[in-house]
Amino acid sequence: MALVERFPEHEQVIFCHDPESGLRAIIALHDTTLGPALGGCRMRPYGSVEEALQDVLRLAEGMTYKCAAADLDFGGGKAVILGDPRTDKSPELFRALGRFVAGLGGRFYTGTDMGTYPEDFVHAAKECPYIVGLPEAYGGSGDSSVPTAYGVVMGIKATAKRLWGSDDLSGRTFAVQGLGKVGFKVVERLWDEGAAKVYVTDVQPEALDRIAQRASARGAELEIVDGAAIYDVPCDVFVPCAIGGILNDETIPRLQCRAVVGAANNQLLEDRHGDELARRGILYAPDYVVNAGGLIQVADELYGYSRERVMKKTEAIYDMVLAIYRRADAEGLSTHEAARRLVAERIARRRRISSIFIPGVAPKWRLR
Ligand SMILES: NC(=O)C1=CN([C@@H]2O[C@H](COP(=O)(O)OP(=O)(O)OC[C@H]3O[C@@H](n4cnc5c(N)ncnc54)[C@H](O)[C@@H]3O)[C@@H](O)[C@H]2O)C=CC1
Ligand SMILES: O=C(O)CCC(=O)C(=O)O
Repeated sequence: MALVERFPEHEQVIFCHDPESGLRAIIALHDTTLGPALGGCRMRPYGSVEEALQDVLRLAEGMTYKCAAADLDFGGGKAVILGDPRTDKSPELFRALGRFVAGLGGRFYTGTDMGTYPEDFVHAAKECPYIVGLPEAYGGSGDSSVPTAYGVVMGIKATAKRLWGSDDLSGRTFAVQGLGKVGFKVVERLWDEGAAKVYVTDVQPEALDRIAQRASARGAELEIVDGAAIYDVPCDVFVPCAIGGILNDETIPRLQCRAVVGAANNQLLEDRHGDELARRGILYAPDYVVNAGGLIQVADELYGYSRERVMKKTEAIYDMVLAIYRRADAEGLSTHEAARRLVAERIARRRRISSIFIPGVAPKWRLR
């Protein structure tokens, strides 16, 4: 299929290559109706440029929905760097990325995602003013995974309320996939909420050691399971906090949970997998609704950061998730489809008011 047919809905896609630093990256801007695109930058050892392209296109689209669901004045965009975050990072690589982002003149703001940390973007920020989520010592709001993890737990509590009539998580069991910046914090919060047991998995042994140490320090119930076995664990809620596409034809029939609520972007391999979960009676909290905490934080930086405001807005994820469940029930839709309609309506409403003429904007050709 011709490349251009692969992103019929995206506004702009930029392939970035800097041989000096070794940077190979792709930036995708999906929709800027609500405002400039905002989305993190992922670093992964992609198997091919095709794979990276597929990822960034889906991630950028998800950001459009995430911004709309969180009622933020930003559009959807994302960047991916092709490389191994453990071996291929350098200051020059991130400076080169910063120059490509600067070249977009404010159409795209970026910061951390999977495989990248606030410290990486200190280098990018030397070349570019459109960087968010810098460490606090550099004037940023710091680790955005803190509100992300909080929002995920708000989504889990709303889901518990819907399923069991109470958002008390004590005595409940969870299976968490991925123990990185977000997953680790989610597990800690679940223990704080009284979780009976948390099953975990990660592809990095160090991540498993870290959580095992934390569990023994707290005297908390933890069981480490092997890679793909996480899909087979009987539990109340499955919490994906690693890669996307993990809800698919192979995994859904194996799930033994009542709900899926997690941080990972693009959990559904295809939209139809949202319907499949509904058909099997598994309640799915759309990923871009529950994982908006980090986005809410970095967006807030652009208005003069207030941590209190960020946590308050993130707490509202609870009400948003319940509103989506109500709409799904009322209209006989999957939760995925209910969320999609809600955000499409928000974007359409805003598109209409942006047709109002603003005199301050200079015409392209001088009027006589
Ligand atoms: N950091 C943030 O604030 C936000 C993150 N997200 C999404 O949440 C997910 C996790 O993000 P972070 O925690 O920031 O990433 P991270 O890079 O800090 O952690 C990801 C963890 O998942 C593990 N992992 C990778 N593949 C795996 C697999 N197949 N099975 C089990 N574990 C695996 C990695 O070893 C790592 O420990 C990503 O999908 C990201 O896009 C979404 C919104 C905001
Ligand atoms: O969390 C961030 O730092 C940026 C937001 C983002 O990229 C995301 O929500 O996926």
